[in-house]
Amino acid sequence: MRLTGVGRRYGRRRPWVLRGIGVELPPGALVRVEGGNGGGKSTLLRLIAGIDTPTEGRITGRPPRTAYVPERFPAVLPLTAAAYLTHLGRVHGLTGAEAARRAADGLERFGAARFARTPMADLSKGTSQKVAVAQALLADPGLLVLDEAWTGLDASARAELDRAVTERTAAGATVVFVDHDPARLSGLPHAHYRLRGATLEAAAEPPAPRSAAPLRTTPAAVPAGVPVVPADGPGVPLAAAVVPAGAAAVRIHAVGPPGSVPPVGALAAPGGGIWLTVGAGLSDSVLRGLLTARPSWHIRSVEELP
Ligand SMILES: Nc1ncnc2c1ncn2[C@@H]1O[C@H](COP(=O)(O)OP(=O)(O)OP(=O)(O)O)[C@@H](O)[C@H]1O
Repeated sequence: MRLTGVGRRYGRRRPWVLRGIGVELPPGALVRVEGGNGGGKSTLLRLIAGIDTPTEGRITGRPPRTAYVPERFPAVLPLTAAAYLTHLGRVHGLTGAEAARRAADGLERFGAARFARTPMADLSKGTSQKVAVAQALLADPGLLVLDEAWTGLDASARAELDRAVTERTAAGATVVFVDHDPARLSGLPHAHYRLRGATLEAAAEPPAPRSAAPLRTTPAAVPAGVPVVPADGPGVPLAAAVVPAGAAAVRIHAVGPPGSVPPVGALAAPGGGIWLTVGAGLSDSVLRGLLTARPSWHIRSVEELP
């Protein structure tokens, strides 16, 4: 999935909340978005999820099954939690029996089984958030967008949502999230972006010490391996690379042409350019991708990581 020149403003005379956003969100990628209060994080996530449309620019390649969890889930529906989830399962194309089974499993998974017959409008904020998360996972989404989705969940439901994110990325889904806790999912390999002045930039600093090399990963966190794909547009040499568990890795320091879009998974390098950490077996094709992009990237260094 790709965002190209995406901008959003809420009215012709209103300021641009987002402008010139270009980013590639490949299958299997976990992407964190940060920014100041009112910086446009929710706006960006709604655009990515497809529940809002850009004022300018375009979004292409969105996976057909998209799920979105907002921070506050509107629970004013005349249905019980189980009936609501079953209904949504049917909307996603599941049979009635399968939808009911998945609804029950989802409520169980997030510790809300005892509220299956409770009307949605009577649920506490925490329980309705559990229903929101269960609905997002009902139909194995190829794109999962989580806007502070952990807020209001108890510790075990938060941990379950972390596990669900790992499962979805391992299955090849793209997961994009915002969370106020800088340690959220920091143990998983992820791309990290920051909204600054309506534009999106690769974040210079990882959100927590454990993610200092965010594309290296613990065995449990390893997605099958996101392929490195060559550019199909100017200035986008690669989509992403993930280092398989235990594999030797190489860190490439590269500087892109003006206006180029950093590959997902790249970190801003101190002093300019990007750092891209890839499995040693992929480094040749990654370097080829950078060097053959038009205009090409400048390679400053290639370093084997211990
Ligand atoms: N539907 C809307 N209509 C008009 N303005 C909006 C709308 N949604 C957001 N905005 C404005 O867009 C700007 C960005 O809001 P947004 O909620 O996307 O930021 P955010 O980074 O998610 O904020 P926060 O950190 O407070 O959650 C704000 O100035 C907000 O007032």
